[in-house]
Amino acid sequence: MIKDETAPLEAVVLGTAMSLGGTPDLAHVYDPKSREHIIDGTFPKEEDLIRENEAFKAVLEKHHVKVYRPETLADTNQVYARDIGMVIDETFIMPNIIEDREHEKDGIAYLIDQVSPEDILVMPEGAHAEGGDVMPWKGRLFVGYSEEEDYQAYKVSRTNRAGLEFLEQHFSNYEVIGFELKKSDTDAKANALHLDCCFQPIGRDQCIIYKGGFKNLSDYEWLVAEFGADNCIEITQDEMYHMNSNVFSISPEVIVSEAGFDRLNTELERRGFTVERVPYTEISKMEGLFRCSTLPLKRSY
Ligand SMILES: NC(=[NH2+])NCCC[C@H](N)C(=O)O
Repeated sequence: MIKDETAPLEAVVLGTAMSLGGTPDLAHVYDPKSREHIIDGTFPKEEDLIRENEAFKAVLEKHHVKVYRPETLADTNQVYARDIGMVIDETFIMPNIIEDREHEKDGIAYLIDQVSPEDILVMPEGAHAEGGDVMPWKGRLFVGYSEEEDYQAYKVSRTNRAGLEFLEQHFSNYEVIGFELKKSDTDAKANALHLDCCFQPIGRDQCIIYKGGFKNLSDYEWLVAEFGADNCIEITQDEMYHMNSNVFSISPEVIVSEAGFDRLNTELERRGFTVERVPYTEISKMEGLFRCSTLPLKRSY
């Protein structure tokens, strides 16, 4: 059961950096930050990614979370488990994701086999959504998406209107609210790859938000009004680039965050959160962080 972003976590799939397949060539890159690091010769090494990823696993286990791993596929980047599936209520949704990453789904097939068939929902052709864009929160379903023109134009546009409408049809118990995101295939500072790259609810009624990630100012303003300005931690463009909105909630009280996010971590502690600091800078080079690395299966209510 998953109804929100922060209830006490019981079970999760954590992506793996094993058998990454080395540095991709520019023809096979699908986000601007990886691209930047390939060009600069600073694309992360598998051993460093594994070290960071295992440190995250240790923190999850310290908090008694059952951690499942994808089956390791040869030469496949499986770090960001978030995007390849999603759980809403009791339903496991198998979405259509960017073609370059379709194959990653094979790694969690063994887990999906354990879900009873009536709880599996397969997205029809033409509807696209990735888990990083989808967030249930207090009876609402927040969805980052692109309208057709952007969806066709950018590789980093991953959720389309048909995906949004599919969720609307199947989760009529939620009010589905779509936010168009700002996209760039070449400039990571001008790109909100997924909704969780510019926004995430935390705690019971707070959020982290980056104004510039929203294509329409009115969406950002709506969220700030909804949460209340005092309950929003606003982050800068640089903080967005370093993925400050992509922390991960183990519970309403405990948040996993990057060891070097000084301003954010201090602010979270000031607000009463327990911050579990994990070094994750190498993983951030591929335009994802903690939330992106996880696919929550069960939170307790
Ligand atoms: N939920 C997320 N924000 N995931 C990040 C995925 C990053 C990955 N490089 C991609 O482009 O697909």
